[in-house]
Amino acid sequence: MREITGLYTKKDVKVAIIASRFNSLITNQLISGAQDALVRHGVSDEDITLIWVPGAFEIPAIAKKIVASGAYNGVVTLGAVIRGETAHYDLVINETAKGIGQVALESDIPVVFGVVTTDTLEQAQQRAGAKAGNKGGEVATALLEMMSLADQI
Ligand SMILES: Nc1c(NC[C@H](O)[C@H](O)[C@H](O)CO)[nH]c(=O)[nH]c1=O
Ligand SMILES: CC(=O)[C@@H](O)COP(=O)(O)O
Repeated sequence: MREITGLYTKKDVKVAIIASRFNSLITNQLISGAQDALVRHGVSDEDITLIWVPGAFEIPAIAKKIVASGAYNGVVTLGAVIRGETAHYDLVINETAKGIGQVALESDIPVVFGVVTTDTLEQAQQRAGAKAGNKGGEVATALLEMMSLADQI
């Protein structure tokens, strides 16, 4: 049996990180995690571009433009949507996930999903570098694996 797995080391690749300013206390931590993982796996820091959007809802539209620009080899999307008192949370996460998923499916380059969706700020903090790891680092590693797979298939 021949197995195809993603090699984690990638050089000479340009990565766009799209991050939302909303809940920036969390998204700044996710960015650090993603940047750290990319650099540790061989991506040059100057080949990483950070693009800020107002909130998670705006991520898909910018991701679509980034992919269309042809200037990047992969896109990391980062955000933090924390439940409030109304149904707003569900609307924001549904549209964000659907939109990023659609861009990913239509894209020739990998687009990964790093939007943390939690009931509380504490849960978000735990997933942004505290006891539940750093979702930014996890999805950046997934991006590298997907890039490597795409090269082999
Ligand atoms: N409540 C959260 C939002 N809401 C803002 C929207 O994402 C959007 O920017 C606004 O509706 C304008 O279109 N965004 C987050 O990223 N996180 C939230 O918890
Ligand atoms: C996740 C959200 O959209 C949230 O910030 C909105 O809070 P609320 O439902 O209390 O208006």
